[in-house]
Parts: sequence; C-alpha cells; structure tokens
Amino acid sequence: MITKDGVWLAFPIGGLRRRRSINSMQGYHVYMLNISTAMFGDMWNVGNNTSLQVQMERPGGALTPGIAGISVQPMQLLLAGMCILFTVIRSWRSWHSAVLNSAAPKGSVGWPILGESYSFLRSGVNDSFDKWIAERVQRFGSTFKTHLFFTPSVIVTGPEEVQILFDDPHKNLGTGVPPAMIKIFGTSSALALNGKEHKDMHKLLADSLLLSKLKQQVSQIDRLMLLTMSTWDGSTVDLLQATQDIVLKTLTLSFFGVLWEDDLADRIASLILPALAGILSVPVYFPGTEYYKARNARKKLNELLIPMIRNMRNSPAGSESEKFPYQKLLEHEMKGEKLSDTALCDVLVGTILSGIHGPSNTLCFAVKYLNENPPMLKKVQAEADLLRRKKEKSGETAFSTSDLKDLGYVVQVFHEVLRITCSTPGAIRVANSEMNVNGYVIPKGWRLMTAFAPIHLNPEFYPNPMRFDPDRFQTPPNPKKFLPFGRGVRACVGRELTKLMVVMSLYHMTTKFSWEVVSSGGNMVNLPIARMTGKFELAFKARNDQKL
Ligand code: HEM
Repeated sequence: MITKDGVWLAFPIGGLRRRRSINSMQGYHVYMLNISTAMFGDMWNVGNNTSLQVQMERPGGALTPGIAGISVQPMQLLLAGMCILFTVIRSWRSWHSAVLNSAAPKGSVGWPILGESYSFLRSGVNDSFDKWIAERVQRFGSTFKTHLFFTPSVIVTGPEEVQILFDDPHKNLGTGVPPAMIKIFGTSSALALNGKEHKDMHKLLADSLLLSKLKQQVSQIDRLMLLTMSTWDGSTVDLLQATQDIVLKTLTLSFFGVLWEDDLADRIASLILPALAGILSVPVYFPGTEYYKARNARKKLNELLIPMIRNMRNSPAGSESEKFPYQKLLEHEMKGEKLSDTALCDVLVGTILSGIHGPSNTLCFAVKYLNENPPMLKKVQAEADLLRRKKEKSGETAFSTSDLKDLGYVVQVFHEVLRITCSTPGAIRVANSEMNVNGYVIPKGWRLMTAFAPIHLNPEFYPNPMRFDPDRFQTPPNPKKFLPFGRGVRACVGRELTKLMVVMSLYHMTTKFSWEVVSSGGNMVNLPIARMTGKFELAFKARNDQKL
C-alpha cells in the first residue's frame, strides 16, 4: 500500500489462526511494515480496522490498478518502487553489517532484510514473548544481537546491562519511540525529548506527579470513582472501558484541574481516545485508518487545549502547594525560554496518552487473577473491610494517600500483577555513538533494547515465576529485579499515581460489590503492552451492608 508516510506491506501473523481479539482484522492478526521509512515500531498490530482497502483517486481521472488491488498512479508506483529499492538496499546493508560484526554480541539476525521481525511480533501476539527471549538467552547469553524492523538491535537481559540502558552513564542513548508515534505524542512530550531537555522535563513531571504533591486531587479522584461505580449495581460492566474512563478523567484532573462534571473533560476524552487507538494501530496516514483518525484527533486536541493553556498563562497561580502540574509547566524554561503553547500541549497530552493503558489494564488483570484465586480475593476483601470500618469509626469518608499503608496486601497484589504480566514488556533506546556493553561494541545507530520478562520471570529471583503469588512482595520489591516502570533517567513518571488508582479501585470494588465474570477477557497479548484481547465483563451486585 502506498501512503503519504511511505510504502507498506501487510502480512498476517499467527498462521492465519482465527482469534477472538480486539486487535484482529476480520479475525486475523495483521501487521504492516512501512518499508520506506524502515523505522522500528512503525510496525504495529492493526487496531479495530475492519478494512485496510484504500483507493487513491487521481484528480479528475480514472483509477489505475495498483499493488494488491489498490489503485495508484504510475508516478506513485515509480516512487514506491524507488523507496522499496532504497529500503531493501539499506536494510540489506544493515543486515549484512550485523552478520559480519564480530565485535557485537552473538545472536541470530534471521532472514536477509526482514531479520527476526516476524517471529518477534508473532511471539507478542501468542503470549510467548518471554519464550522468544529465553530461547535466545539460552543460545547466545544474556546480551545478544538480532535484527528487527530493518535495524540491527542488541537485546540486554542481565541486571547489570539493563542498568546501563536505564542509567545511560555515557549520555549517548536517545529515545527509541518510533517517529510515527511521536507525531501523536508530540515532539515536545517527555517520550520524544533527549539530553538535557529531557532530563529537565522528566524531573519536572516526576516531581509534580508525586502523591505528596497530588494530595488535593486524591479526594476528587475518590469522588470520581465512587460516582462512576454508583451506576454499576445490577449492571454488566466492561471493566477495561469503565476504568479507562476513570483513569482518563483522573489524569485530566491531575494535570489541568478539569473536573469531570465539566463537559470539557468529555470533550478531551472524545479526542484522547481516538489518539490513543492510533498509537496501537498501524501508522498508515491515509483517510479512514485508525492512525489517520488519531493524527486528526491530535490536531483537534491542540485546537481545544492551546486556548486553554493561553488562559492559564494569564490566570494567577495559587500558592506553591496548590499548583497543578500545568501551572509548574507554564513556568518551565527550556534553553532559557518559556515553553511555547504548542510544546506545553505536547507535554500534557503526551503524558496523559502514556498513562491511560497501564493502570486500566493492570486493574483488569488484578481482578482476573483474584477471581482465579478465591482465597486471595477473600484476603483483599478482609483487608479492605477492615480499613472501611476503621474509617467509618473515625468519621473519615474519603480515601486518602495514608490509607495505602492499611492496604498492604492489596499493594502486594498490585506488585505481583505488574511482575507476572510484564505490563510494559521492555524499553528501547538508540545508540547515538558507538558504545561498549558487557565487553561488546554496539555501533552507532543500533538499537539497544531490554525486556523485563527475563528478570520478572526468572526463577532465581522469583521461585515458581508463573504462579500468581502476592506474598512474594511481603517485603518491598528489589528495584533491580522489579522493573515494571523502568528505572533511571526515563523511568515512568506516573508510577505513584498508578498505584493509587489501582489500589483505590480494588478497595472500592471489594468493599462495595460482589461480582461474577460474564466474559473472561480472551487471550493475553504482550506487545506493545500486556492486555487482554477480548472483553472483560463483570456483573456487579452491591453488597447488602453497603449503600452506594
Ligand atoms: C501500569 C502503569 C504503567 C506502566 C507499567 C508504565 C510503564 C512505563 C515504563 C516502563 C516507562 C519507561 C520506558 C523507558 O524506559 O523507555 C514509562 C515511561 C513513562 N510513563 Fe509510564 N507506566 C504506567 C503508567 C503511567 C501513567 C499513569 C502515566 C501518566 C501520569 C505515565 C507516564 C509516563 C511518561 C510520561 C513516561 C516517559 C518518561 C520519560 O521519558 O521521561 N505512565 N512508563
């Protein structure tokens, strides 16, 4: 397929097996390769597209038959041909250099040009990403080379090497987020920045999202959750959708101070969700595709939020402790200048987009694992009830951050879910200059990647690793062996907020309801984030001793 963003090839994954999946196209998993931009991550699982058939209409003219039944003009075909040739040559050369490079770690670079991309992606769909990694670790050691999405890559799995990726001691690692995604996150979002600009922005975001700084928003988040849950009694609820809504409104509230009662929250949601869908879709910038809709939604978000940001600049901020994160961002300077309105919009939207999937999927997996382990669910209920009674006695109603201390077992469940699902499968960087890892030379331009599975599912660190066992975390996790939020200079800025949202949701769900599973969520996929492929629906019933 020829699009504004390049030339694309489509191919099905999973041996054309039919799967019940939100990420299927007519029942099959389909992946697209942008062979002209040849960037890692320009390849994604197709989202909810029902059809990828496109037509390119020649202005005022008839349509010319093209590749795979798609109509294109001869000039476009010629350009496409040149792009393909260029990409093939480039990929062949990078693949060949990876084969010959004896200073790089051992490994398999797979097929000429395509490398190991197909088996890598297939493992993500088949919930066997950990096995894909484990096989190679066994053959080549904890640091191995591969060739993915037209780029030579080195995957590091040992704790020491992973640390190099996270700490970037020589300051030569750049963001690995693919350009097509950066167009949605925004070029000034934390995920897209590098060097000092990134360091400053990261610190600012991380500081403003600490729970200690979000105290005034916690009671609002609590009210929002209760309001949403008050409609659940007697209904069947799509848990992912419901929690995504709560998370989205929480993030909007935490950043902008926008209350969910305000219809602005709904307007923001109606644009953020398509933008998010685009991040998980194939980046084909062509009318009708998820990616195209996402880019449009992103433009509209700018139109909606930039005037708001301008107003904020003119409104006086409260005291230091009352400031919302955006007020601190307004004062933030980069290269001696205040951030532009567009850059601010990128930072806010980029952070909200980064934060929607993780907490909602983690909550769904937590409920799923607890359902499968009734004694653990009972333990969670007992702990939550104890806290509820304590709060009733003291006349305190709203949830507060100090309540987390009384929910130790629920926090253990939260940690165990993050470990066993490997919520985010890993992290990616680009070597901006030649570097040395574990005695191997990684050339400039190669990707350095890590996967969390070899650490989170390592029996030496976690005996019987595939067993869901929250008691492993009776003592707090060892930060070198527990990496769901990454570490170091690019560590997740939303980890405390995630913990609050997931633990608070479990508290309210268990103290107020009993439930039965109506649909079980289907299979699990690992890439680009761990999630269920089907609907996870629960029928809720209010507990007799509770009024909603
Ligand atoms: C279960 C929930 C979450 C998980 C597992 C998760 C995981 C991660 C990981 C592994 C990274 C680091 C990636 C790397 O090293 O390249 C990251 C970065 C990031 N996360 Fe999260 N995250 C979660 C929730 C959130 C939330 C709620 C927010 C928003 C408030 C958020 C915002 C971000 C941002 C902005 C970055 C980029 C930080 C930077 O590059 O400086 N995340 N996340």
